[in-house]
Amino acid sequence: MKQLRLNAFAMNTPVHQSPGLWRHPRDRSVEFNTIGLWLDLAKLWERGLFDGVFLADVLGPYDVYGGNARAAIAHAAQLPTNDPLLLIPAMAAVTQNLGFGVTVSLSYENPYQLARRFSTLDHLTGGRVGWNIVTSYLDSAARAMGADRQRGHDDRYVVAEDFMTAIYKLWEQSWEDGAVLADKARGLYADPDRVHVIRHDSPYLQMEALHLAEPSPQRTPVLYQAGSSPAGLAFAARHAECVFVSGPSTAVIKPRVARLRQALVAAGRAPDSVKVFALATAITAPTEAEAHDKLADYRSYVDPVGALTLMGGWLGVDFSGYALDQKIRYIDNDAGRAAMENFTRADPGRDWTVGQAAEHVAIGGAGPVFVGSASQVAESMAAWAAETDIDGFNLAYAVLPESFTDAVDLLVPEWQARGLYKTEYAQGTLRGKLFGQGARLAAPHPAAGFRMSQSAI
Ligand SMILES: Cc1cc2nc3c(=O)[nH]c(=O)nc-3n(C[C@H](O)[C@H](O)[C@H](O)COP(=O)(O)O)c2cc1C
Repeated sequence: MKQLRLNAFAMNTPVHQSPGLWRHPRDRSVEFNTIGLWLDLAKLWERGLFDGVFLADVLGPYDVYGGNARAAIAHAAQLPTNDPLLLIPAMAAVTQNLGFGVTVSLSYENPYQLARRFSTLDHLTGGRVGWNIVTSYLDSAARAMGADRQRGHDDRYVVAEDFMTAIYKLWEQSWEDGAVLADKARGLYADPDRVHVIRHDSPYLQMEALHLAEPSPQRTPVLYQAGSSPAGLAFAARHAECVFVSGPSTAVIKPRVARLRQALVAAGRAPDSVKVFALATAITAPTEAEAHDKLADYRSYVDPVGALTLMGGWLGVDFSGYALDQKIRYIDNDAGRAAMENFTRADPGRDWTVGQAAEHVAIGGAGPVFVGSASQVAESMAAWAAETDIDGFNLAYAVLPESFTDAVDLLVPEWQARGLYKTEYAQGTLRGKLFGQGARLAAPHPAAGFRMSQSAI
C-alpha cells in the first residue's frame, strides 16, 4: 500500500471547524492573534513530518444564519479572521521542510499583485509555498468588495480559468531562466533582453505588465483546489496538483475521488498526478476507553448555534428557522455545491436531519471522526484511505494543539511501524517533496506551456 500523507488544516481565527471548542480548558485557539501559537504549531507539524499546513480563509462573515452576522460574531464562527499569508514567513523561519498551502480567493484579487505576493513567499520559504485556489462562497464577501452579490457558481470558474492564464504568464513567462545575473563586477543585476512584458486581454482582465518579482524556486506555487461540482472538478483536473475533498463517509468520498481521477485523464493528465487529501479528525489516546472519554469531553463543549452558523455559510441555507429534526434537502444555490451534496444526495443511503449534520460538523467539520486507540485509528484511517483511493488526510482539530499533538505522538508512529508513513522528509521544494520531481511544473500541466513558449514572445 502507498504511504499516507498528512496536512494540518487550520485558520487564522478562534473557531475554524470545531465551534465551541475554543472554550475547552486545554484549547489555545484564542491565542490566534499571537505569533507564539503559530510558531509552536509549525514546529509540531514539522516534528510529525506533515507535508504542510493548509490555511483556510474567507473574506466575509457567515451571515446566512438568521440573515445577519450576529451569530457569527457572538460564536466566533470563523470571525474574527486574520490574513493567512502573513503567518507564513514566521512559520517558515522556525521550520525547514513544512509546506504552506494558503487559501486566496481569486474572485477579489488582481493577478498582478497576487503573483508578486506568492513569488515573495516562495522566495522567503525556499520554495515551500502552495496556493489553495478558491472563488469564495459567501455573498457577504462580494458585498464587502462593492458588488451586490457574488458571481453565479459556474461563472466563477469561467473567470478563474482566465485568471489562471494571466497569472501563469506572470510566473512562468515574464522572466526567462538565467535572466538574473546579479553580476557585481559588471554592475548588471538582470538582463533586460530576458525579461518580458506580458499581455492579457479578456472580458475579465486586461494587463500589460512584467512580473515584479524574479523567478522563485517553484515559480508557480504548488496548486491546491477543493471544488467538487462538475465545474469545480473540470477546473481541478486542469490546474490542481493537490485536491482537498471533504465528506462524512467513504460512500461520499470514493465516487468523488474516482470522478476526479477520470477528469484528470480527460484533461490529458495521469490519474495519479494529483494528490488527494480528505478532511478528517482523529481523536486518539493510549487506550480505546480514554479516546472515547476524550471525545465525550470534547462534545460537551460543542456549540450548536456556532455549528449551524458555519453550515449556513457552507450550504447557503439559513438554518435558524429549521427544526433540528427536519431533513436537509438538496437545493441549487450559489454557495458550495459539494457541501450541500454531502448532506443530501451524495449518499442515497443516508438521510441527515439538521441536528445530526450540526452535531457531525461540530467536531472538525464535514469529514469523518476517527476515534479509538492509536493502533485502531491508524488501522481505520488506513482502511478508509485505501477504500477511497486518497493519498492522505487533511487533519482538522477539535482542541488546538492537542489534536495535532496526539496525531504526531500517537498516530504517526503507528503508521511508521506499518511502513505507511515516511520517517524523514524528502529533499527539495514542496513540489519536489510531494511528487519526487523537479521544483517547477512540468508538461502536460498548462503552466509549463507558458514557460516553454518564451522564445515566441
Ligand atoms: C477541505 C476544504 C476546504 C476548503 N477551504 C476553503 C477556504 O478556506 N476558503 C474558501 O473560500 N473555500 C474553501 N473551500 C471551498 C471550495 O474552494 C469550493 O468553493 C467549494 O468546495 C465549492 O466548490 P464546488 O461547488 O465546485 O464544490 C474548501 C473546500 C473544502 C472541501
